[in-house]
Amino acid sequence: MQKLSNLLPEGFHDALPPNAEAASRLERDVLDTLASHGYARVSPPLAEYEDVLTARMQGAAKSDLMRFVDPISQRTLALRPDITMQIGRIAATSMADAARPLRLSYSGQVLKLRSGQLHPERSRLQIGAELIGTDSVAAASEIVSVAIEALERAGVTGITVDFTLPDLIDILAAGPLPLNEAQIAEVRGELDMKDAGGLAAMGAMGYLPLIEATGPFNEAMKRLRAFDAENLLTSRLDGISKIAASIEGKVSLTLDPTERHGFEYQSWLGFTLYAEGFVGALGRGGSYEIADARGDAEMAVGFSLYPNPLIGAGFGAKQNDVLFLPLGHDLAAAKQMRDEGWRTVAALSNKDDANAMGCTHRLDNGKPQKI
Ligand SMILES: N[C@@H](Cc1c[nH]c[nH+]1)C(=O)O
Repeated sequence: MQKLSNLLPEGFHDALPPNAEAASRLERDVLDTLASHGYARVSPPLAEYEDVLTARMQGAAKSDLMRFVDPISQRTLALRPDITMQIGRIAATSMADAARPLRLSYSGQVLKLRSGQLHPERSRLQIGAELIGTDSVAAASEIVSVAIEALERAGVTGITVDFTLPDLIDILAAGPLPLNEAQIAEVRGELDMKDAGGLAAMGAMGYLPLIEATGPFNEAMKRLRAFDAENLLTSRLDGISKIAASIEGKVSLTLDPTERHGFEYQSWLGFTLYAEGFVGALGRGGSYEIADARGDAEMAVGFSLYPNPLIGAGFGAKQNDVLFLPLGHDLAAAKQMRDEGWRTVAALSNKDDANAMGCTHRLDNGKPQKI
């Protein structure tokens, strides 16, 4: 017989019991929280035309996509790396006439071209909410607090919100600290590594204070305001301070002005969600623009959670009693037990072993008896 390979590609895993069920319980808890705040569920497809997927959001790079040619249309399709981009398309097309602000939620698998060090998974569950039509401080505050509530509802504690300014370097480079395109990329790289020596070596000393303006929110914000002598960033910093004030005391707050997210479409506001006990981020969000058919832009703000690490840590798990139904059991009694919420496992032959099947009880004379 031919030897069959059962290996999955690197970064892909099957969800097995009990994790697969824990994942859907977690997903339901998060989606219920979003629905309770008026976010209506949409469900875009797994793959779509590559150029359509990236067209409406600047910075949604084609190089980050897993692509293939569709034998039917002969066009290049991409597997979605992010559902936010698809929500942008929906908002600009089929829901262009829906009243604004438009609140949408989603949940589904996304596919990353590369796995990260902290996140080896390439296929991940992404659950999120997008508020379309405004990126006001009120809208952003709602999004940040709904994200926190969703994590809390899933049982997460010790949450930290790390604020970032995604377009900061572009603004500085176009103004007081001029850089060309290539230098922008280089400065971003040095800032990512918090490499003061690297910045100095390339003559970008002006950017050095940004490395210092990182850490606990209030102190870092003070340093960032001091750095912004020309008040170029005042409206952004005021906005972020107000959002931070709206959740102060509920979670820990930090500021990392130069932190970059995977997707470069975010504008004045970005945030990353961390929680005690987890190394990588549990979610991210921020403000962004969606281009409509006429090329006008619509503002939006949203967040995405990546709950996979939570599932691995046992969140969403629930220990259920399982009732073994011996051969020839009372069918009506068994149905009655299921109606009451029991899980039953019916014997198919007299060889079936209740213990091996993970059963905790046995149906005996129409009543569950502990095994
Ligand atoms: N989709 C983004 C987060 C986001 C949602 N809305 C705006 N930003 C991400 O996964 O990083």
